[in-house]
Amino acid sequence: MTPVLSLRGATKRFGGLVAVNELDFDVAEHEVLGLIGPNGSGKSTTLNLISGALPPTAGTISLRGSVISGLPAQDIARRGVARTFQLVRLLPSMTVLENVMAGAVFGHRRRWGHDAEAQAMRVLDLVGLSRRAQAPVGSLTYIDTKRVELARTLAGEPKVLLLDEWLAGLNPTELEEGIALIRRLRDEGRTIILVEHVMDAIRSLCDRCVVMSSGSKIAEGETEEVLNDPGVIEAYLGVEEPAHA
Ligand SMILES: Nc1ncnc2c1ncn2[C@@H]1O[C@H](COP(=O)(O)OP(=O)(O)OP(=O)(O)O)[C@@H](O)[C@H]1O
Repeated sequence: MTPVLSLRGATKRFGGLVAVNELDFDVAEHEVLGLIGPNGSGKSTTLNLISGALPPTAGTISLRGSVISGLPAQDIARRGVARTFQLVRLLPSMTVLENVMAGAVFGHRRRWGHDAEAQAMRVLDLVGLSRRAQAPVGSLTYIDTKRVELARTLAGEPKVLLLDEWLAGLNPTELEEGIALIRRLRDEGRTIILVEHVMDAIRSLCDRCVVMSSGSKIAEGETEEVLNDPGVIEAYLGVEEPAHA
């Protein structure tokens, strides 16, 4: 079966720095793929290549067999790739509902008027925020702004959802809620790439992982196997402060 998303030789250079180096991987339909690696290993840049925020220097990225690399970001979004950002990006002067409706209007499946509103209410219900629909975004707690951003991406009915450290900055209780929410999306059969440093989340949510280090893929496979790989452990430990320093 054709993968939903394929990267072949995807490369991004910033001057002399190779941030992403000839990266190959596939994401199957209904799969939750973890994209992990130490800080600076190229994960966010990879999401930027997939979403079209940055053009690759070399290589191709395909969505259901059609090449999307090189297309403008809005065209890639329209074809069904949606993402959240490390720093939440919402329209602060608008309500929760209006922000999420914007996702329905500009997403993969364009909806207008009542249809967009009904879709926005459906996804707000899914993320547990329907009671705050009329609240100004500026009045929300941090986790609720994250829920709004997630709802906005879901409102466009993406084929592939890219979550860039969506769980970062949550307290332990919020983290449990956040993991449960992503699990609900997984159980609905969504196709997700999860960039995440929270290993409990990776363990409990991801079928498979791709591990990056210094821009290159150093491991790929079933999550537990990959996390026990000595090369992966070394890549992570290599950037940590020595315990007895
Ligand atoms: N726009 C840019 N211009 C120049 N260098 C960049 C740019 N974006 C990223 N880089 C560099 O590319 C490398 C990979 O960065 P990237 O943000 O993709 O890593 P990451 O794995 O997402 O890190 P983190 O886990 O800290 O978010 C880093 O060395 C970074 O400094």
